[in-house]
Amino acid sequence: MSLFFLSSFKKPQNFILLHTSHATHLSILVVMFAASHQNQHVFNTVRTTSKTTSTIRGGGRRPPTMKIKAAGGAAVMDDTGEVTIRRRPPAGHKEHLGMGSERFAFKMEAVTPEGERIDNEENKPRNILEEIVWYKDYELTLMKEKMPLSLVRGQVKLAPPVLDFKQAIIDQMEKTGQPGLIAEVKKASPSKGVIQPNFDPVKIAKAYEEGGAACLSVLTDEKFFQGGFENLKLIKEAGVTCPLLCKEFIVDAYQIYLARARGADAILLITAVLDNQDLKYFTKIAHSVGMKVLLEVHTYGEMKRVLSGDFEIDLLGINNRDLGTFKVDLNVTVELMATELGKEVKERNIVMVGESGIFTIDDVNVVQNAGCGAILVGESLVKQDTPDVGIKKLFGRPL
Ligand SMILES: O=C(O)c1ccccc1NCC(=O)[C@H](O)[C@H](O)COP(=O)(O)O
Repeated sequence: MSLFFLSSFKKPQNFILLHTSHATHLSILVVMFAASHQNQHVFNTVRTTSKTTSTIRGGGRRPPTMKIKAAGGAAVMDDTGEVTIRRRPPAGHKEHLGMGSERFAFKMEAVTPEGERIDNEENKPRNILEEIVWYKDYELTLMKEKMPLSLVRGQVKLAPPVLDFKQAIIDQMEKTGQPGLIAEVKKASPSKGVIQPNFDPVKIAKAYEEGGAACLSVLTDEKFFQGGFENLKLIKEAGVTCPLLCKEFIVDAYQIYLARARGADAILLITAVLDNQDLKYFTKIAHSVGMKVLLEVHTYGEMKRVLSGDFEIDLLGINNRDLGTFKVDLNVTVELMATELGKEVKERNIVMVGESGIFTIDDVNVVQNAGCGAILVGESLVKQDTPDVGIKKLFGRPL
């Protein structure tokens, strides 16, 4: 995992100083930007929007006691709701063939006609979410070359029937009186590294089903989470009957069709990355192939924005993890649900999902009391050798 940018991020004024003293370099950057911009049109066979931006989001760490204090902080209560994740590196992608193990890199450096390497601050991701999204852009161009969209859409027709992801959660909620469980098949993460070294996606999925999970979330990102779209297929083919969420960083309609083709019943859309126009468009595509959408927010502004969007919301997740800083705080859910937006989702009967950082029965109770009808749990279950037993411990009883 490359976390290089966390330590190397410098102030924007440094960037200006560096480049105003190198007039020729500026023109190199302009040419590189123009070239990458042109490429984007060639790469995208389906609509991919080019939105820019999500605030680097904050949030304090919850103390071990269950007393809920106002720890979410100003960043979580930020009400702009803007997308601040830039969709692509401004100066494009670059393949460093033969330069170490990393074949891929953003154009972190520019080279002058004299062969001098200069720092390219503009082309460094601001946070991990931006790095993931930038890599997706690159990865998608390769995927489309290997397997064009027309082929994937053909595979969608042969995919197993879609299961009702939302209904499975509602059914469990009604049966148990506790939040419906979405258990995550997750090998590794950018924040924790490898979580389960003996990772066997089918074995884990079966144990989750055995333990009573309503639905499963399957991480499909390869580079940062060591997952894969193939895991969806393997789990389906092994006869697991829990509906499956494709846990992917979706920036392109191609990924939605691929998710369905590999057997997913729902997809995740991240509000920090997508504006309302994208959310509407991607929701429509997911629904057109029968899948539900788990829409994810982290701040007040994002929640406000999606609630005012003119698209249907199947399930609304509040991620307690700040995807920019990795900080996890259950108060994010508690505080957002205590606002008038929390009242609105209750009035609109929207199924709320508390995501990340859920380790104990007390944690389950905190998000349930805040108003969540479901929880999404990864690390605390997947790291156990017997995840089915882990579910019983988490809920304080067998499901
Ligand atoms: O898990 C991460 O480190 C991470 C980093 C950057 C973007 C997304 C990330 N995780 C995705 C998730 O939100 C979680 O996998 C999911 O909510 C389960 O969280 P947990 O129970 O804390 O494993």
